[in-house]
Amino acid sequence: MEAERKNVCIVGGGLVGSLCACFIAKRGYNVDLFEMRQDFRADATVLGRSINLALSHRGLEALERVGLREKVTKSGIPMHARMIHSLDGKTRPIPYGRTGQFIMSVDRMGLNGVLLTEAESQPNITIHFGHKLVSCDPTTGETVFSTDDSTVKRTYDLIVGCDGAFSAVRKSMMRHCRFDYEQRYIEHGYMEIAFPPSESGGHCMATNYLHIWPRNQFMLIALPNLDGSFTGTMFMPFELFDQLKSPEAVVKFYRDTFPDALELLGEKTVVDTILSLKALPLVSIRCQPYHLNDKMLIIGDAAHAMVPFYGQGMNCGFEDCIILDDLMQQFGHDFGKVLPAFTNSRVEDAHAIVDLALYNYIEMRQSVNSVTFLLRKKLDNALNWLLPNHWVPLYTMVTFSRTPYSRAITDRRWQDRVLGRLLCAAAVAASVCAACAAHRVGVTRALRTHWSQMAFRASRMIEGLRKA
Ligand SMILES: Cc1cc2nc3c(=O)[nH]c(=O)nc-3n(C[C@H](O)[C@H](O)[C@H](O)COP(=O)(O)OP(=O)(O)OC[C@H]3O[C@@H](n4cnc5c(N)ncnc54)[C@H](O)[C@@H]3O)c2cc1C
Ligand SMILES: COc1ccc2c(c1)CN(c1nc(C(=O)N(C)c3cc(Cl)c(F)cc3C(=O)O)c(Cl)s1)C2
Repeated sequence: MEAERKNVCIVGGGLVGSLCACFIAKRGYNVDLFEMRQDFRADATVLGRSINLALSHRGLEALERVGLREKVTKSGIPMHARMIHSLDGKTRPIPYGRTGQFIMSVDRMGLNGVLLTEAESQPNITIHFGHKLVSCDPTTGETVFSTDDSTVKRTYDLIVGCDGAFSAVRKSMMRHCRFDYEQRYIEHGYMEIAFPPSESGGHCMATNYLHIWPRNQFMLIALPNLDGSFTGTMFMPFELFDQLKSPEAVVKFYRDTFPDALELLGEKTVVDTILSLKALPLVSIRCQPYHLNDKMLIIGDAAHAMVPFYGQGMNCGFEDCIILDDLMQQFGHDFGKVLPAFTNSRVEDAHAIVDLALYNYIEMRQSVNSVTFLLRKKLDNALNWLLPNHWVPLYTMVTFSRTPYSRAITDRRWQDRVLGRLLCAAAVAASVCAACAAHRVGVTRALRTHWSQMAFRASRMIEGLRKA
């Protein structure tokens, strides 16, 4: 059957669904894109609330394929480095790589709007806002959508679930096959907080940076917006959010933990934000298969929702679209081949990045503060400078390449082994030197104790670094 005769249903007009519609339509299929929310593109309140995300290589490559890379990047802000904010108010930049290697801060609703408008402009795409999928049948391709005042039933040759972490399409798949599914809510919640522009209307902090306040149990990050503001995101245990119940408690917490951010935000913003908003949950989802028969597929967060501690959820979902497109190129209209091939080629890598993001959350919570975060990144960058083709930091493979996520992790495990041996050797050498120095110069007992303490501390610090 020719493409023109095949009808494809895409459930979810979020970031991945609206991009997927552009890919599928370019192949000639008739696309119906269903979104349960109303069209927010004209809604000033939605557009006014700037929530941003980090767009990197995988996502940029997908946008390139549908001719949207320039349109999206011209309304984004490049971030060339992280800016680490220490408790003493000092800031230190850590570049993402060589010059020219940067990630983009983009507005979430602005990006979604661009993708929906591009999809809408295609003659073979129809967008149905206010339509919520209530059921679908992976054998017949039948779908049932509910609107405010009616029910819409349609049958399709292919149903693509891009309906996010709590996907209705995935739920229907679970009832029709041996479906492996696990989800995990982490103990941290997140809350956005707006850094206003400075009096002059510019950015209140250095513009082209991803600002981070790493505090082990808590973390604040901030990405720049075009209007001179920053959107901050606080990550803290729910039990801590629950303790911040009075203006005094809120101000004290910020003064103790993020003093420089408090100056920029102002006490009123911090108090109003934390006392009026509710911290939101973060969930991690691993499941398989991603397809059923030749009728149904899930991509994006519907397939692999992840905690945001690698900035890869959207980038991974956008890369799903590239992989699906390549398989349609390879197998043509034979969805009976395309869909199983998608599961076979994507599950391992999607699970890898879901696990990596979770691991990074745990690592950052346990051992990352300004010092270790700084040292590990500088060590990574130094070894990359020394051995550019052999030592590619994990975040570089993840963020600045399309290296399969699973391969990036096996490479990292090798790096950890090498680094571990290097650092242990350095610790032993440091201790031996200290002992020899103490012995050779015949220093008094007090100094000898001091040296051995120094040696012990050096080895402990190096051990801590190895773990970081
Ligand atoms: C705090 C935070 C920070 C993040 N930062 C980054 C980052 O820096 N970089 C990055 O790459 N990713 C980031 N992410 C992840 C990113 O937001 C998600 O991976 C991405 O939004 C997934 O897109 P999606 O289209 O698959 O799902 P969603 O964005 O959830 O969209 C799903 C759409 O489906 C619709 N829908 C749901 N159910 C139905 C139904 N039954 N019928 C019809 N429509 C339905 C919803 O209304 C929605 O529009 C972050 C996430 C969080 C929480
Ligand atoms: C809008 O809300 C959010 C929330 C979290 C993130 C983002 C946007 C964007 N994020 C990115 N993370 C990386 C990364 O690889 N790592 C290891 C990092 C992980 C953390 Cl948690 C961090 F704070 C810095 C880095 C870093 O290296 O800069 C990028 Cl590269 S971009 C995380």
